[in-house]
Amino acid sequence: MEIREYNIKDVVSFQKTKDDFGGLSNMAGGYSVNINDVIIPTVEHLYQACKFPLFPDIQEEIITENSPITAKMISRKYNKFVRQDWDDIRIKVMRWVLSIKLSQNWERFSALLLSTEDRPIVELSYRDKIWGAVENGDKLIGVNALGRLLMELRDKYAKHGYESRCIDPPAVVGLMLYRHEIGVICDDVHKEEFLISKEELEHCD
Ligand SMILES: Nc1nc(O)c(N)c(N[C@@H]2O[C@H](COP(=O)(O)O)[C@@H](O)[C@H]2O)n1
Repeated sequence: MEIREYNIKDVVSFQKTKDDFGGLSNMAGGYSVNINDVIIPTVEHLYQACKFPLFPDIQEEIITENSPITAKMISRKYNKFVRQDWDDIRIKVMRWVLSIKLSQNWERFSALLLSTEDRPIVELSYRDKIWGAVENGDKLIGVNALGRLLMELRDKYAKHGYESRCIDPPAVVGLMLYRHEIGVICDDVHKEEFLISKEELEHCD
């Protein structure tokens, strides 16, 4: 993804979770998710845990930590155990993580995304020019990968009221939580329906 430049006055930016648009941050509380019956406090915890598919103990240390920023620091501590292909797959994983956040917190998160109207969404950062963008005079400069993925969600789903209740896993090998592969993730009602139709399909073979 290439670097972009935004005019500060045009954008919706967020940095701290207490900001007006702080709910857009992966660290925002109140948007917990459920993956294979494991309740995960924020999608930052989920994203960080995905770095360690072969290390359930590290995943547990991350997921059971209350603070998302500390969860991220725990992940840093285990840098040498991060899956080797992480840099190649992290955008796909982040897109999936955000889709899960929207699917499982539809009312609140779609309303927040829609409240940004058609403005560029930018994660304001002091130094991270990949996930966010950095202030430079009246501009914000960076790849702003997180903001761009949020705009994608807003424009593809929230704007059309397209509430997706089952989310496919990203196309990456070995996405695991606590030794179990992460497959399609549905909310409780749709999980039943999904499992029944999957079973029916299997019997057709
Ligand atoms: N703590 C923090 N400070 C910043 O300045 C940031 N831009 C972020 N960004 C978030 O960190 C997550 C990515 O973590 P990795 O560096 O890939 O481990 C992601 O949620 C960003 O939004 N965090």
